[in-house]
Amino acid sequence: MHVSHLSLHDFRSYAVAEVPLEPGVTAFIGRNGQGKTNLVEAIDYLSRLSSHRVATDAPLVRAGAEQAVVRAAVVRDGRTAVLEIELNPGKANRARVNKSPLPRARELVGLVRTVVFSPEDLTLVKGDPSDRRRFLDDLLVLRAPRLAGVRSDYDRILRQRNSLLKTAGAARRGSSSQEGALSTLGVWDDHLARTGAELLAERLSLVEALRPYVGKAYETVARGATRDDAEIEYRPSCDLGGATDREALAEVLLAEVERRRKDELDRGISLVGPHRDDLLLTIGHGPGEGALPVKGYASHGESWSFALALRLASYDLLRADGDDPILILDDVFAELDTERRAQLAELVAGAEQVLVTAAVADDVPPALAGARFLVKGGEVTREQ
Ligand SMILES: Nc1ncnc2c1ncn2[C@@H]1O[C@H](COP(=O)(O)OP(=O)(O)OP(=O)(O)O)[C@@H](O)[C@H]1O
Repeated sequence: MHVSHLSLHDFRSYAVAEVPLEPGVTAFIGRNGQGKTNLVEAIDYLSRLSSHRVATDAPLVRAGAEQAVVRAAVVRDGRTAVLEIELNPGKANRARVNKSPLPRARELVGLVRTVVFSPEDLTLVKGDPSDRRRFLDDLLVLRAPRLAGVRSDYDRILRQRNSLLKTAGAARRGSSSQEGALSTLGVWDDHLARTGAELLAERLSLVEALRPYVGKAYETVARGATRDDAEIEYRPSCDLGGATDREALAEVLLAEVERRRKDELDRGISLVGPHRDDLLLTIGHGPGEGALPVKGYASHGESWSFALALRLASYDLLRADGDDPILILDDVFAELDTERRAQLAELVAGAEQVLVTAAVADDVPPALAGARFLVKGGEVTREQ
């Protein structure tokens, strides 16, 4: 798939931008802060309805404006669809496909698919478990858009259950009756276990599917590494006893919730479920050396290689599903030495559409020659 036209209204620094695009490689070149990332961020937003840079929508709307609109013509198998999202911070966002409103904005997710490489990717390796959970869940939803619903249901259940735990815990401490709160809690235990098990089962099978691609990608981007050097492993918040299907996982979660009832009431938060899980990343250092967690042990270069490998693996997996996602390389080349730049460029050059941002034209490897736009003071001008 590829985007053939991008329109922005009051998105980030742009009052208006109209950018015609082509398949193949397109580079956006310009000095810092000129608006290069804002362009590719807009396309990524359409794909996931979230940004790789901020957690809320407000910063995406141009300062002083009330709403932003991102519109893109997306070509897939020779057919064009115009996708549009209207961002209304504090209110519901609205989505349209070929001008027809969608009942819910999240139905837009997955109609355009992107894989973004950016300097923020280092948080996949060095950041909190929540960064790695988001990585897995974003990929899940891109592969199966219906899971956006499961994900948001789970978040809602968690919020409700946490507030109930707080009420019941406070009642217990104040020795007032907590019977009502506890019986309602039983209902939410069940919701948490069932929806949590669905998310968990999907994540477990995603990690299995991704694992071989991660090893292969790490071998390509880390000098001297083999495909056995990089491993990923799902780390659940409790012992799953080998369960992998939804029914069995729901039973495990429910039993664990009951076992930890007192703890949860004391702390007023849900301590069991996929929101407490992590993705363990390890690298080996040759035969007999054993594997070490990347976080806390790996060098800066190894950490970068692992982060790149996770993105490349996602791209390969989406491609294996039969669809070529749009690749976005946001400011990554400045972080890599010449050899790795060339390696990465070679790996991605064959994608249907590659969008690159760089402050300096020379940072873009020759293998990624293609269309070029200059971005300066909010003006986007085609150069070649
Ligand atoms: N909501 C907003 N309203 C107005 N301007 C904004 C908004 N959000 C970001 N900006 C401006 O957009 C500019 C940043 O644009 P962008 O991140 O695309 O830069 P860039 O060209 O990619 O730079 P770099 O090379 O440093 O990454 C900054 O000047 C910032 O102040």
